[in-house]
Amino acid sequence: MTLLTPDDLYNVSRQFEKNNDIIKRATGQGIRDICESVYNTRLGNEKIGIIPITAGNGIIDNFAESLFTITNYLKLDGFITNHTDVAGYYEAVNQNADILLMADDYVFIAHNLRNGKIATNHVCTGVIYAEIASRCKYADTKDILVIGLGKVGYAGASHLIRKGFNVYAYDPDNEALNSAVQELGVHPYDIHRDGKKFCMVFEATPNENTITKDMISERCLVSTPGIPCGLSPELGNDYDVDLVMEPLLIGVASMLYSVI
Ligand SMILES: NC(=O)C1=CN([C@@H]2O[C@H](COP(=O)(O)OP(=O)(O)OC[C@H]3O[C@@H](n4cnc5c(N)ncnc54)[C@H](O)[C@@H]3O)[C@@H](O)[C@H]2O)C=CC1
Ligand SMILES: NCCC[C@@H](N)C(=O)NCCCC[C@H](N)C(=O)O
Repeated sequence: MTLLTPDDLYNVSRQFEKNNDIIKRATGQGIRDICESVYNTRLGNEKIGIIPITAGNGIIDNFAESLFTITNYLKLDGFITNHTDVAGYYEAVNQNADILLMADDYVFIAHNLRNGKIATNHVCTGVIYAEIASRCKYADTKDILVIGLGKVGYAGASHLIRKGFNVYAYDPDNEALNSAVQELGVHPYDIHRDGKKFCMVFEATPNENTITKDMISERCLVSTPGIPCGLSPELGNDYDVDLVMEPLLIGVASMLYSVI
């Protein structure tokens, strides 16, 4: 389980704003509009209780504060509980929170106490980053490349299949790839055989340099939550790639819209 570090969250609001500008340039819409159209929901001024959790590796510096940042950006009524864990849960409910945000080392959830909806960060991150990749305004095809079919990548590939995209996917884990082929109907992508280049790429791996020059066309859109980034700065510059990559808040925005 790859955990966030405080360094990942350095200046996270600036990272979010910068990526939102890139998303607008590459797709024509900002993250709010895209979340609204994916989930067909609109945010009001819901009260968001952010509960620090000490389980496992414990509290990550700036994690709760970063979540507070996104609630402000989305004009929601966010607060971080003074207490952690169960005491924090009790405090949030007593403060009339509508939605709770909390994460241990394995699962990060948004739970709407009013309508019962619950969502995980893995699925919501996969859906929103795949959606962003699929909205590349320069694309004249429905072909899209998915790199990495783990918890995030599989969710994103599933979303793209539901939207009718031709999903080509690669993962060195044969079990993960075969599951996606059999369950979702993705096309297994073999870089050495296919020679196909893509203008839309969704990458969800914890490794660098997973995207090579043989995979992408000029002016492509690479949308990746992966940490570290799978696209090297050199390749990104050489191919004039629009890169959407941010450590937390795009996925959290997706979580919040998904439970309204
Ligand atoms: N930015 C954000 O908001 C979020 C970022 N993440 C990050 O997204 C990444 C993926 O997360 P998970 O899906 O939970 O991880 P996971 O471990 O469940 O899946 C990763 C998948 O990538 C595959 N992979 C590794 N190297 C590859 C390569 N060279 N080419 C193709 N596939 C390769 C693995 O075989 C595995 O199936 C992690 O770096 C995680 O930290 C996760 C959630 C939110
Ligand atoms: N990018 C979103 C996915 C984050 C996930 N890879 C992670 O680090 N999860 C651990 C979060 C632990 C939070 C901690 N319990 C706290 O409450 O501060």
